[in-house]
Amino acid sequence: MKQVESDYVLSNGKTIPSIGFGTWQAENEVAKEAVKTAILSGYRHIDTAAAYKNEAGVGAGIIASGVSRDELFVTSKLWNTEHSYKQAQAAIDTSLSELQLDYLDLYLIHWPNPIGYRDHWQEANLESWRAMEEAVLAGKIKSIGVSNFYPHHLDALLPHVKIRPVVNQIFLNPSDRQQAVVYYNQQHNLITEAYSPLGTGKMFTIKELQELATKYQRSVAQVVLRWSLQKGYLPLPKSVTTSRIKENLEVFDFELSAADMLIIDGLQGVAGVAKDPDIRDF
Ligand SMILES: NC(=O)C1=CN([C@@H]2O[C@H](COP(=O)(O)OP(=O)(O)OC[C@H]3O[C@@H](n4cnc5c(N)ncnc54)[C@H](OP(=O)(O)O)[C@@H]3O)[C@@H](O)[C@H]2O)C=CC1
Ligand SMILES: O=C1CO[C@H](CO)[C@@H](O)[C@@H]1O
Repeated sequence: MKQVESDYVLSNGKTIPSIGFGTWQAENEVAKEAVKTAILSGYRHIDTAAAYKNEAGVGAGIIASGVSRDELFVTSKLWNTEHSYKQAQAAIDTSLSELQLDYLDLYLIHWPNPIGYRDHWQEANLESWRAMEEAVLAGKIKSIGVSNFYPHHLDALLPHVKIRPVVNQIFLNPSDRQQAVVYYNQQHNLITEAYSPLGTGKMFTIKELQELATKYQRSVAQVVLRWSLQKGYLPLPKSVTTSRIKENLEVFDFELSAADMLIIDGLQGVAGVAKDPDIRDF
């Protein structure tokens, strides 16, 4: 069967490829090679962040791939030290400059409530959002969204926005299914992007997943990514290893049964859980 990566449709009508290539913990030179390999392997969606300190490498990898900009979907994120209006404006320009891009497809507030803003995070997010909305109107960003937001963070933001968020990117794999956030996202037309879809590498020794991998003649990574897609999530697997980069995209030509999806649903806690954004110490 032919491998076809499908797109999801965002609430603003734009499309987003249903798997994104993660780049955390890849330094510039490594990120450049990995991103180039990923794009040449068929990925069209790249996820980075100012905090990863590799936007320059990611941008160089995009250029090295030779694939035209309009075929790609590139995301970056506003880091915790840059909340509020003026800082966010500058952070957007810095990300564009590091990436050597004229525009970002998606820009996210990385965390809703970082240290330094704890007594006024609602206002800080609204100010950052205003800068992000202006960047959309200026053509610097196509779509905007959030990451690590719980429902109460979105409740404080949504009534005040002119341009609605289109995604919420959260820690999401069988180990922590984040059902309250996923349900909220669905109710508010937010695509749920699943970060650490492989548990940052911790999913591979789980017996049930190994058994399913054998059953489907696939790798554990492919089984877990397939679970994520069948849930309607948008997984962001990261790898700097050519064979794994390719393997992680080869998930569009098989399907897990409903019974096997339930087995994976039952793996709660096997590989860590999400960090609470209101108490995480940064
Ligand atoms: N918004 C946020 O707060 C966050 C966003 N993210 C985003 O999500 C992305 C993915 O999450 P991340 O935590 O990096 O980790 P993942 O869950 O994607 O796991 C990556 C790890 O698994 C290994 N791996 C990848 N594919 C395979 C495979 N097929 N077989 C065996 N091992 C494999 C990688 O090794 P190797 O690279 O050596 O091949 C790496 O060690 C990030 O890179 C980032 O873009 C992540 C964390 C937080
Ligand atoms: O995306 C992420 C990975 O890197 C960051 C810090 O190093 C994390 O805090 C963040 O959530």
